[in-house]
Amino acid sequence: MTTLNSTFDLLADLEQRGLIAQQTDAAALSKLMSEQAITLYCGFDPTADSLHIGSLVPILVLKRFQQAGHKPIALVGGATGMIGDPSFKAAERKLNTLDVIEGWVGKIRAQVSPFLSFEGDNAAVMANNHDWYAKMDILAFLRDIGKHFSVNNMINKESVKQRINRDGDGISFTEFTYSLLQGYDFVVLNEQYGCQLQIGGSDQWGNITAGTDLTRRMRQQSVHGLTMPLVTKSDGTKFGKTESGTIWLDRKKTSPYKFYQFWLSTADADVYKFLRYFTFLSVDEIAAIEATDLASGKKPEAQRILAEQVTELVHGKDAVIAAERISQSLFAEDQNALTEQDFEQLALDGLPTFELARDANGLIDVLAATELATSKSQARGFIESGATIVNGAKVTDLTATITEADYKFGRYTLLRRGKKNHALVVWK
Ligand SMILES: Nc1ncnc2c1ncn2[C@@H]1O[C@H](COP(=O)(O)OP(=O)(O)OP(=O)(O)O)[C@@H](O)[C@H]1O
Ligand SMILES: N[C@@H](Cc1ccc(O)cc1)C(=O)O
Repeated sequence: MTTLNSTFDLLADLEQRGLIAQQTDAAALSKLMSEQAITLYCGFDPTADSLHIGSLVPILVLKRFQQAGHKPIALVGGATGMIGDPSFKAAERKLNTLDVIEGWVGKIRAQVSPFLSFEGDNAAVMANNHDWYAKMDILAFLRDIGKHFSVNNMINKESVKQRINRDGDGISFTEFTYSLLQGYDFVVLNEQYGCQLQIGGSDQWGNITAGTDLTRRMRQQSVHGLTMPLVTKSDGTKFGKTESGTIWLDRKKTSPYKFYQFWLSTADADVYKFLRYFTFLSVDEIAAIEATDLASGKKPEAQRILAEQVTELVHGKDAVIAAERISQSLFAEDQNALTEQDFEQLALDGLPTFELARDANGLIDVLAATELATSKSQARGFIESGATIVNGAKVTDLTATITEADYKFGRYTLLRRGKKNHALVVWK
């Protein structure tokens, strides 16, 4: 049995952070957790090569449970990823090949692991439901698991209703069986690790309750479900991977600089909520930040604190330092502080980037090619009026050229027009 942090009421903290959407039996879970350390799990399907900031919510909740003394299991859905969760999805998913899914399982596993500790009494466990489904035969599945599910109840679940009631393609049998698979995962984890709680975003409620019901039927065990609200931006759109403008956890898909900038540009209406969801600052510390911001009457500090905290959690302290260095250097006269890796981040997604041939180096041509000017005559106007900055230095000479000496690390030149229009040239 693991040691419980008895001075800290985790469920009360989650409630104060606004992190609880639904629970199967709040009083029973609270009683259980006050008596003993529990084992809980959350699943992540390999439906892309990276998780995103929406999935960070349950990852951090797993971490919150572990910090409070409980044992987390992170399950990567090697099997469920082959089927595709239909919950609240408007259309059938495309099936990915087994090779692709296998590759993504490894990536998701590597992405979740650093958030958890694999040492000590309440060491985290990584599980993969392919381990039990690969060897299950279809008749066992239908007889031992399927028999416990009523199709009548399944078609009434909110998460698949829109697909059932719609004309057209509806939902395939494949996706319809998804909740049986997730349901049985809970049974297996209960059997193998004594797992008593499953968490997930609120879109997972139907699948989670399939698991609590099935565990009661198959193992006569009373287990629990808890969901977190789905995080949306103030414009109402969900943070997700199928939505546009996904912020990925993989630094090769969203650079730490872009990641930092994303949090920095959080709307004032969202920022304190995001501090509660995405950081380990206490609820009291966050309330104090809000009070100070309100009293100052100036630009709030909350966005910078959020950007620093979440970037450090996901990418480490060095990434925060690099993001701050890049932000400052973009507006500084001296850009010598920028490292080659900083330029690589900017080229990935930090700035509009243009690959130009090394001979296209008249400044007028370059400005037009980088879309900082819509025409050569406009480019001339910008140069003459002193609005053109090359690597931090103002250039007013109409005949200026960009030469090897202006190539940082042999291939980058930073251009700015006016106060904040940037472009990065990568010389081919
Ligand atoms: N915006 C969000 N807010 C809170 N939780 C989320 C959000 N997006 C995903 N989750 C949760 O993260 C866990 C893993 O989700 P997953 O990685 O499958 O993301 P997803 O965006 O829902 O994927 P897909 O688009 O393939 O369904 C689930 O419990 C899910 O509910
Ligand atoms: N259905 C979850 C992933 C998951 C898979 C298997 C589980 O046992 C639990 C959760 C999702 O799409 O996000």
